[in-house]
Amino acid sequence: MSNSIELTQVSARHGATTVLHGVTVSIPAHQVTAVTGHNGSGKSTLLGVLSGAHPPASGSLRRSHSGRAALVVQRSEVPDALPITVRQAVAMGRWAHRGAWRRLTREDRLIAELCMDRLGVTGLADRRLSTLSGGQRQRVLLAQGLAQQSDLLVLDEPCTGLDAEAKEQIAALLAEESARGVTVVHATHDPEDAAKADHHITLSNGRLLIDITELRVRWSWREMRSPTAATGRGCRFANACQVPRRAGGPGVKCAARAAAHCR
Ligand SMILES: Nc1ncnc2c1ncn2[C@@H]1O[C@H](COP(=O)(O)OP(=O)(O)OP(=O)(O)O)[C@@H](O)[C@H]1O
Repeated sequence: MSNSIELTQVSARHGATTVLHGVTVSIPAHQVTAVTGHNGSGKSTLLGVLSGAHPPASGSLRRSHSGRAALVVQRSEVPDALPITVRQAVAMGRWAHRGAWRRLTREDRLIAELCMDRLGVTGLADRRLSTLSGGQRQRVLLAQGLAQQSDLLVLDEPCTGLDAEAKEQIAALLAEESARGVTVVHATHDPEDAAKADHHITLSNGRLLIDITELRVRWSWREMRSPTAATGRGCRFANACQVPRRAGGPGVKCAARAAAHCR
């Protein structure tokens, strides 16, 4: 298994605050990687680093993919009042190839139509982006990400606000993309979404807590024994408990103990 991106001891900051601390992780090429962790654990920042949008403050980053990553950000970060139609929004994905506001070719428009079709938003093509529901807009942003035809697709919580059927469709679509040779990384709060990925990493307070690529489980027992109720989020290890049990191998023993910790 080759790696698309290798991070070694990477730290990242927002202003003066360091929010990622010495993260060392390999993102496997042509596979789907899920990034989990509680709110504020650093998922979006890590996605920014992986996509090249957020330069690391220290550490090294090696990429083997070509071209620019397609980064699809959270729904809430898209201006509500952007006065463009769905078709225009998806076609903007082609700017990655043509340049912003440049005239698009027939091929660009065809690719945009195909991406709208894949995300089931063709019927919304002439609607203003600002008039869509949250889930519809989420699909449009995904279509825009696909239209970039990058070999690295980085998605920040792509299933937030989607119903169960739509989540299944997105998971299938991400699997299709990885089968086509695209490296996919997505952040999620949903353990079921994470379990569908080929590779699963979990962040805690800006540090890598768990990496299921090689069935390595990296958490400190001291941290495990700390009172989870104090976080106010239920069990911090909920994701960790599920993945190693499913994955089998060396993680199982740890996972069983983590599961006991959750009960
Ligand atoms: N633009 C910013 N300026 C200052 N601090 C920021 C900024 N963006 C994020 N942070 C801080 O960085 C830390 C990590 O944030 P990040 O958005 O990466 O976490 P996250 O795991 O994606 O969270 P969530 O699940 O809530 O989306 C948090 O403490 C957050 O407050």
